[in-house]
Amino acid sequence: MTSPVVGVLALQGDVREHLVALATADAVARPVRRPEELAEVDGIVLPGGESTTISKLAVLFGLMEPLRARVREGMPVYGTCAGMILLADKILDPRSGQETVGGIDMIVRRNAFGRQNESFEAAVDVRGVEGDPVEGVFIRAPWVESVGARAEVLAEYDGHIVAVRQENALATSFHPELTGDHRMHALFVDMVRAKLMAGSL
Ligand SMILES: NC(=O)CC[C@H](N)C(=O)O
Repeated sequence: MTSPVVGVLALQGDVREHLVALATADAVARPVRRPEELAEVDGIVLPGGESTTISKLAVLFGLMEPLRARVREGMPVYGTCAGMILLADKILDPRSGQETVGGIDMIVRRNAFGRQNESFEAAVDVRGVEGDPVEGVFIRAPWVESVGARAEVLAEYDGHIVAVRQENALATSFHPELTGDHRMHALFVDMVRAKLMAGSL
């Protein structure tokens, strides 16, 4: 099967690192800034960065509604850190003007790990990732306060939920794109491939 085309929402944040990680995980990786570019991808990554800024730019660039529509239709989507916040159906303490794409029935707390420690690394066991724990890079990271019945918790750290999947949507508090370990991206590219296969049956 040909490689799936996976976009990275390229409005703000660590876009380049995700493009590299996706290419390593055998996807054709492309930045997405316009609705026409969104229409051409089989799946999309919402990167880390600043979630309020990304949200406002997505509205400004006319991408918010098309993104919501495609996620609702089942397009695979993976959000890291700020991207996780964007996938939450509800943010505990949103800043004014901050909207989300939604897609995962979860409540997210922004900058949750930040108060104790702005940035740190920790080994995280992620369900569905074989072998050693994933090296989790947490940068002013959110955690998930609670999930609904349809969401599956894939990992916890220090008693807090840090990785979640709900059907086509995957989210992590941490940044696998900043490490050389691309198993989370491989897991996501597998989700995209599975979706394409299901669609072509
Ligand atoms: N590294 C990150 O993506 C940080 C997320 C940031 N704290 C936010 O609210 O968007």
